Amino acid sequence: MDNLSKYFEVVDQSKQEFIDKLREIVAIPSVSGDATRRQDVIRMGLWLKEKWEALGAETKRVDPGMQELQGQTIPLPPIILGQYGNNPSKKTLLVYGHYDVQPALKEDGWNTDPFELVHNDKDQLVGRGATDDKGPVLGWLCCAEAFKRAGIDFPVNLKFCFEGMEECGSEGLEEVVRHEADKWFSGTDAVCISDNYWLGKNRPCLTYGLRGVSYFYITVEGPSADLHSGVFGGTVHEPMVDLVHLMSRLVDVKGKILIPSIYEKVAPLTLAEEKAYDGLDFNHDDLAKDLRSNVIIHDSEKDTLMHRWRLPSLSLHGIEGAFYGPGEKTVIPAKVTGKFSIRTVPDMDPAEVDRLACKYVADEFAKLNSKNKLTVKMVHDGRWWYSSPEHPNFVAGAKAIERVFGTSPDLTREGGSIPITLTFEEALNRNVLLLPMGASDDGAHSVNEKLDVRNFIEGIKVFGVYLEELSKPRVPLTNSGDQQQQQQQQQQMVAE
Ligand SMILES: NCC(=O)N[C@@H](Cc1c[nH]cn1)C(=O)O
Ligand SMILES: [Zn+2]
Ligand SMILES: [Zn+2]
Repeated sequence: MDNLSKYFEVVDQSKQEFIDKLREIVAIPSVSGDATRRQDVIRMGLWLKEKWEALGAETKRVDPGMQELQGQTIPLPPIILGQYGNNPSKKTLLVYGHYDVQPALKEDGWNTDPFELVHNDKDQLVGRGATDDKGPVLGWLCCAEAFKRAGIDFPVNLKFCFEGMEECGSEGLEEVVRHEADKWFSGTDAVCISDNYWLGKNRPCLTYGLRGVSYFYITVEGPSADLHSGVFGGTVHEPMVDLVHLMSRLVDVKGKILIPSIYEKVAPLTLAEEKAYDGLDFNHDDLAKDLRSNVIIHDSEKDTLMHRWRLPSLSLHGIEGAFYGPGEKTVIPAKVTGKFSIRTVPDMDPAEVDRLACKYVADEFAKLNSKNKLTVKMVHDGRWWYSSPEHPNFVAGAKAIERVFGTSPDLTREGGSIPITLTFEEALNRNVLLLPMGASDDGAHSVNEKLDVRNFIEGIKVFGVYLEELSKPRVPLTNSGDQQQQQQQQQQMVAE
């Protein structure tokens, strides 16, 4: 039996134990956007640190500072850095993931407690963070554990960087990555991030692009306290009326952004790029099934993907301070904050997007002649990322998928954002591969988030084969050296 077959056998034998580990960490409600959960986020980071140390990794906890959140000053969660193996004759891979999760309440529409993992009769693991991003982060630990148990030498030196603020704009991380580039991260040959999803449910993919995200708050405030609408309705400028008007002026019902000049810098479509939309595991019927409703705007799959991958979008997220409880409270809220975000694409400039959006909201508000006060601000912006899927790092990922799933992967871009991706690429001057574990219907950020057992267990196998592939002495992974020679070597490797 070859090494990888032995590794697969151990992963299969450890299935229940790995699922139980996921259960243990889903039960830690590490919601980074909720100040009352900050101790849980920290606890989750320390869980990872302890488990990797138990396996023999060297780790370092970096505390990036304090944060103002919901009227409190609280510590930012620790960034957990690690080094598993330090053999100069091996290649070094850096993996990144996040251990924080989006908020989740049973009342949002979950069928079960979001922080209690349920292994259901469809062989799905349901719970907040199962796919985004606790399953994949745990996957790397399970991978190292399975190699150890199988008695196989770990193929590479593994460095890791796990953060607890990704769902809130990765506050504090960029500075740490740049600072550690020639310290903790020195010697890195390639980077891998597992924090996105397959395009469909059948064929795995490798991802070479992400949209950026700029997040905005619009606050409108008037009276010093909430008012009785019978006494004051019709006699005062209502903050909620102003805000709803402003929010309705941001995007039309077909998804077109109404901010002037916002599309100006979007990169033109090339013929080569257009070909990338053909032959993918993606169709509207399946998408409508995932949505459990046919609310798709566009007529063709290509159009839908272009609006997800290469065009900006603007979404309205919610209104803080608005009445949303059951019953018929007749209140005029005194202060409301509307939240929206813009997904950005090549070649948009986030600073320009921020300026255009804030100016437009202020101009629209001025037209209202309202006596309320407006504040509009960008609270975080993460940059888009676009790479080439021809690098040997991607070839190694493709070979791993072929071995485990018996099919070559789709090459995709992603509509979501992982703001730190571009920072890793720039600061380390290394190729970054996005190697997703979850499927298109996992419901990340939504209710009843899940990860299929198949994706979890086979995903751990993919990680192992990918490491084996990287370790082969065929092609240098680094960006340094003669570019032409490297391209020739890459082409030769693709042909192999
Ligand atoms: N799995 C990646 C992901 O969900 N990223 C978030 C990042 C983000 C930025 N601001 C708030 N969240 C995303 O929404 O794309
Ligand atoms: Zn994520
Ligand atoms: Zn997320």
